[in-house]
Amino acid sequence: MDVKSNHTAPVLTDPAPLSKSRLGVHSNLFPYSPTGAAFSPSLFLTIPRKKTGVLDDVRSSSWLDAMKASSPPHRKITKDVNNESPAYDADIAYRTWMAKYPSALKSFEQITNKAKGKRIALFLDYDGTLSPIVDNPDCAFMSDAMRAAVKKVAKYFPTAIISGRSRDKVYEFVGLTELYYAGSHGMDIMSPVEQSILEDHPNCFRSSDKQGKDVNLFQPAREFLPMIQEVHKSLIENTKGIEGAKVENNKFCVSVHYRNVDEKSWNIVAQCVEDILKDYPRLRLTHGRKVLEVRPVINWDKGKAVTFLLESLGLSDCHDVLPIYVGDDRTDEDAFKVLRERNCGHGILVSNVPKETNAFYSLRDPSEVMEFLKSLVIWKKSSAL
Ligand SMILES: O=P(O)(O)OC[C@H]1O[C@H](O[C@H]2O[C@H](CO)[C@@H](O)[C@H](O)[C@H]2O)[C@H](O)[C@@H](O)[C@@H]1O
Repeated sequence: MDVKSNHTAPVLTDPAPLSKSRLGVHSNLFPYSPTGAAFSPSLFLTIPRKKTGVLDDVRSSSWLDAMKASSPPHRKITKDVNNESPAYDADIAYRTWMAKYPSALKSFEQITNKAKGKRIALFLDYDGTLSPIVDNPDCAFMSDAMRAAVKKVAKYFPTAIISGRSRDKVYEFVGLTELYYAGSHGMDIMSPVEQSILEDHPNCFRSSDKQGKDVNLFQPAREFLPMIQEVHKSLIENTKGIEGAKVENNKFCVSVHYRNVDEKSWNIVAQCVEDILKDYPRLRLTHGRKVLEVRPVINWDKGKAVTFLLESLGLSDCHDVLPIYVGDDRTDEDAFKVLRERNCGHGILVSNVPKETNAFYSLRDPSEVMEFLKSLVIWKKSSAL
C-alpha cells in the first residue's frame, strides 16, 4: 500500500503486486488453460496486458514497498488538539475519509431502510474482522462475545464466513455449525444440498460436514491441490532459515507470513518466494496484511464466492435480498466490488485508517463489527413485533 495525498486526506492504496518477473509469470502463459482439467472457461484468469508487455496491475513501486505498506500501522485515535502533531493530521484524514465511507453504526438506519421487505444475507471475513490481527496466525482466536454475536445474527439471517484460511481452520476458530463456510479465498465452498442448482457443475461434488450431514462442496481449484502441496513443502524448506517467517497451508493457497521477520530480511522472504514461483507459472502471488499469498491462476475470488453462495442459497434476487459483506483486507475488495457493480447490497470495510475501497461504509475494528451484528439482531427483533 502506498499513501496517496488527496488534499488533506492521505489514503492507503493496495500494495503493488510483485513485478512480472517477480511473479514468475511468463507472457505466453495467459490465458492459462490447464490440459484435461474440468474447468469452466470462465474460470481462466486473463490478466490484461499493456502493449509494453507489462501487466496492467503492476504498478511502479517495488515489491518491498508493497510489503512495507501491506498492513496499516496500529494507531490510537487521539484527542490531542495540538494541530501540529502527526496524530492530529491522521485524525483529520480519517474523519475526511469517513465522510465518504461513513460508519455503518452511525448509518445503521440508512442501511436497514434499504433492507425493509428484504432478507439480509450476511458475509463475514474472519481475520481482522471477527478476530483482531495478532502476531501468531495460529492464535487468532475470536472472543466468546464475538462468537455469541455471530451465532445470534445467524439465527435471523443466512450468514457465511469467507476467509483466506483453509475452510477447516476457519471452522475450527469459529466453531458454529449454523453458518456457511468458504475457505481459501472462496476456492473451497461448502453449501447445503437442498438448493442444489449447481449440482451438475464440474467442480461441485457431494460430501458430508462435521456432523455427517450431506453438503455440496465447490472447489474450482481442485486440480491444483498437488501443486499447492508441493509449493507449500518447498516454501517451508526454503524459509526455514529466516527468523520469524511462517508458512501456512490454506489448502488451495499458501500464506507466507513476514509479520515477525525483521524488516531488514523482508527482501530475503520475497526472494525465496520468487525463486520458487519461477517454476510455477500456474500460480500467482497476492498481498495481504504482512503476508504473501500464493494461489492458483484461476478467475475465482471472494467476489465470485459471494455470487456463488447467493445463487446456491437461492438468494440471488436483488429485489428480495440485501447482501452485506464485512471485511478488512485487500481480498475482500473483490466482494465489495461485486456488490457495488450489482448495485445491490452493502460492502463494509473494517479499517481505522483511510484506505481506497469499493465498500460503501466502514467500521473501525472487530469490536465495532460485533456492535453492528448485535444491532442487526435488535433491529430484526423489533421489526418483527
Ligand atoms: O480472509 P481472512 O480471513 O482475513 O484471512 C486472510 C489471512 O489472514 C491470516 O493472516 C492475517 O491474520 C493473522 C492473525 O491475526 C496475522 O498474524 C497475519 O499477519 C495476517 O496476514 C491468515 O493467517 C492467512 O493465512 C490468511 O490468508
